[in-house]
Amino acid sequence: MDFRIEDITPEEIDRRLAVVEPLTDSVRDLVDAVIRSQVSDDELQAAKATIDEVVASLRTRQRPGGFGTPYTREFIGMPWGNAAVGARNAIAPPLRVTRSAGLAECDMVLGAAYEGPGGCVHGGVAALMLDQLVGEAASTDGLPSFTGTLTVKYLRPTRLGALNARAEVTGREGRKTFVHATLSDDDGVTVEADAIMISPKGFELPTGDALPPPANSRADRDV
Ligand SMILES: CCCCCCCCCCCC(=O)SCCNC(=O)CCNC(=O)[C@H](O)C(C)(C)COP(=O)(O)OP(=O)(O)OC[C@H]1O[C@@H](n2cnc3c(N)ncnc32)[C@H](O)[C@@H]1OP(=O)(O)O
Repeated sequence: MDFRIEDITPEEIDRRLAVVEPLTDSVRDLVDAVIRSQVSDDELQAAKATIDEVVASLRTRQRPGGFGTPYTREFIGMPWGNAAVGARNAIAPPLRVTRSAGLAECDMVLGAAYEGPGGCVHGGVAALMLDQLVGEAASTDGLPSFTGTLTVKYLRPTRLGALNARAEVTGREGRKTFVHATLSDDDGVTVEADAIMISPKGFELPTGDALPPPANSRADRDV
């Protein structure tokens, strides 16, 4: 796995995010517009030409490979290409995760780009979001962990629209952290998941002890 330090200040992170987050939102809007547009074929082709021009201008300077997760020296992570929460990634669902001890949560509105069965959220998208949430809940004390096993149970279809996702640590055993997560709409839970998260060797927490939280208050960004 790649690891790199990018030694910038929190203010510089904010400045960069203020540029890229609106861009990413515009690209999400573009995706939604393409899916739902009912304009003529000529207009669709004109749109393609315009989009191709924008892509060409962005490609004049590109980094090789993925974005990775650079960290500042204060261990603020910048996972801006991340498939679930990347600030530069319009494919990622629009998640803004809040975290507190052993808990991660977010409200979101999912539109046409996240559809599986007609009018409903794709099961893979639900699993993606819950995977992210269990990872964030397991990491709130600063202990990094990978998803070892994620068991997802789809209780009923999840309609597109306003949703809530929530994950809570239920126990720890050596390097394993057990997390329960739910995806809910206004009528209650639609999907639930249980995860066994595994911390890399050398990162064990002594029983009953906890590492200090990451040295920042940007809990929704340091993935
Ligand atoms: C501030 C930062 C914010 C950070 C916020 C971060 C949010 C990230 C959210 C995204 C999370 C992801 O998608 S992560 C990406 C998807 N996951 C992966 O790619 C993981 C791929 N797998 C691996 O790298 C590895 O298999 C590991 C690390 C999971 C385990 O390898 P290992 O460390 O060698 O494990 P090992 O010594 O054999 O076993 C240790 C203990 O774990 C158990 N164990 C081992 N593998 C598994 C498993 N898959 N499922 C269940 N349990 C397992 C063993 O039985 C054992 O239990 P016992 O005998 O001790 O009882």
